Formats: sequence, C-alpha cells, structure tokens
Amino acid sequence: MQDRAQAGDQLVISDDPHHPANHICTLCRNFYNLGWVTGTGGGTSILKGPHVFIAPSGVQKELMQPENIFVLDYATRSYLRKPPVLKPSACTPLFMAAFDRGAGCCIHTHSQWAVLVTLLVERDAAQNGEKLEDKCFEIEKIEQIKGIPRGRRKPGMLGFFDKLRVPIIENTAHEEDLTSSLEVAMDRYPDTYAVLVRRHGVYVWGDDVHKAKTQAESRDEDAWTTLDDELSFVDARCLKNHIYKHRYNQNIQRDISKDRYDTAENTTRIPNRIAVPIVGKYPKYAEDLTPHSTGTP
Ligand SMILES: CSC[C@@H](O)[C@@H](O)C(=O)COP(=O)(O)O
Ligand SMILES: [Zn+2]
Repeated sequence: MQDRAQAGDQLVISDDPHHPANHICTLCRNFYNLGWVTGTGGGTSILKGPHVFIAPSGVQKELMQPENIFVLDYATRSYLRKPPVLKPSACTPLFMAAFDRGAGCCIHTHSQWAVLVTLLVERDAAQNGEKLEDKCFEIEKIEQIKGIPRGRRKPGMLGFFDKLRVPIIENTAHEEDLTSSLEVAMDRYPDTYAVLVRRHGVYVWGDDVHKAKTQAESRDEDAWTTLDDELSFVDARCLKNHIYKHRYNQNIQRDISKDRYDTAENTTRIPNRIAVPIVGKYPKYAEDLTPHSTGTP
C-alpha cells in the first residue's frame, strides 16, 4: 500500500508516533491482532485541530501506512488529501457524527464479543416478549465499568455499582446507512460513548484517541464478561479458546457467527445458531480447555 509522493503528504508524514496518521496505523495493527478489524472491516478516525484523519476502506487494516490516510478539513468537509486508488472508510459519516458531538476519536470494530452480546440481547427480548427496539446492552458490577466516563460534561467515571447501558441499533446493508440510526441513538443517550450494531460490531468514541481506545477495550471486556455469565463457564472458556486459537494461528478471517459444528453430539448450541464445541469432545484444543486456563495462548 505504498503511494507515490502527492499533494498533502506533509499532513500525514511525521516522525512523531503520536501524529494521527501514525497513530491510526498503530491502533489498527493492534486492533487486527485483537480480531477487531479483520476481513478489512472496521477502522479508526481522529479529529485533530482542523483536520480529520481517516483510514482507507476495504484494505488489510494491519498493513496500512501513514501515506494511505485520508485527511478531511472538518469545517468544510472537503478532502485535503486523497490517496490515489483508495476510498475513505465507509464509516466516515458515522465518525463525523461522533466528532459533531464532541469526540476527538472514533473507533469501529467487529469485536466478536460485541456481536455476541447483541445476539444475547436479541434472544432475551424474544424470550421475554419484549420489543427489540429500545433494548440496550446493560451490565453492572464489573470492574471495567470504572474505565468509562459518566457522560459528556459530567465529571468522573462510572462506579462499580453503576449500570452501564449501551444502545443497540439495527444493522443495514451498507455501513453508511447506519448514520441516521447512530445519530438517533447518540442523541437519545447523550451520555453514551458507544453504540452497538446488531450482528455487526460497535462504534466507540472518546474525547481523544486515548480515551476512545480505553472505551473500546472496556466495552470488549464488558461484553466478554457477559458471555462468561451467560454461557456455562466451560462453554464460554471453550469459545474463547477456540477464538484465540484461530487468532494466534493467524487464521484471522473467521466469522464465528457463521461457524457450524453441526454434528449434534460434538456441539452444544447457544442461542442464535452459534455452536460451541464441548470440552472433551474437541481434542484438538483440549490442552487449552482446563477450567482455570486464562484463555490466552
Ligand atoms: C468485512 S467488510 C465490512 C464493511 O462492510 C463494514 O462493516 C465496515 O466496517 C467498513 O469498513 P471500512 O473502513 O470501509 O473498510
Ligand atoms: Zn463494520
């Protein structure tokens, strides 16, 4: 992904690792290794001063270089730098919605945990005969909540005993078509720093890049914890190990929601057709499936 020298290069070429163009590349590389931006989807944008720095669309996010970054003038919404051939992230209008509400960085990931909690909320609503629209992902008494601010213009962070509510919007065929429902959710829940997209992922933002990154990590941990609560202990561990195994084997382009282990005796099913291998029946991973393993490789 090397582009030839072109107008606007000075906006993205810097020795400073914290320059937004460098920072976006570093973050996306790390997000890729977390399985958050695999299969080219997801991305990051930073608003710094008058400029919006945006990752390109549909590229291997771990291979991006600063010269692949788009730069938009925030006030006029016109591009100051457009790398040839590439397109700006399809998430750009959603990133702008966050910046228009005071964010300095917005991150979109396809975190498997985020996707799975949206499925669990969907299942619970169906079981309880509740309407799905209005349903949030809710969690309390989890340490990671303390990493999440109370809300814009509100001092301090949430406490251990507070309830975190993350709105969920329905997915659409095209990323940019999510913009209006994301804006509705942002305005309806002005204290939120994240919106989940059902069966897709999550948008997370913060006042600056460090805060946005912290929120993204905390949300992932919240979702992960919910899965631990929701599934039987062993099944959750097994699912995690299964995913880790694939991540660290670099078989990363995997969508676990499409996994099927359809031989009935080898699987147990959690709702919404996600099949989880049962401990002891999946010998390939047996070494990782001891109940107290950390799930890390
Ligand atoms: C795996 S493709 C997913 C995309 O269509 C979409 O969900 C997305 O996140 C867009 O990301 P982009 O920044 O345009 O590469
Ligand atoms: Zn996406």
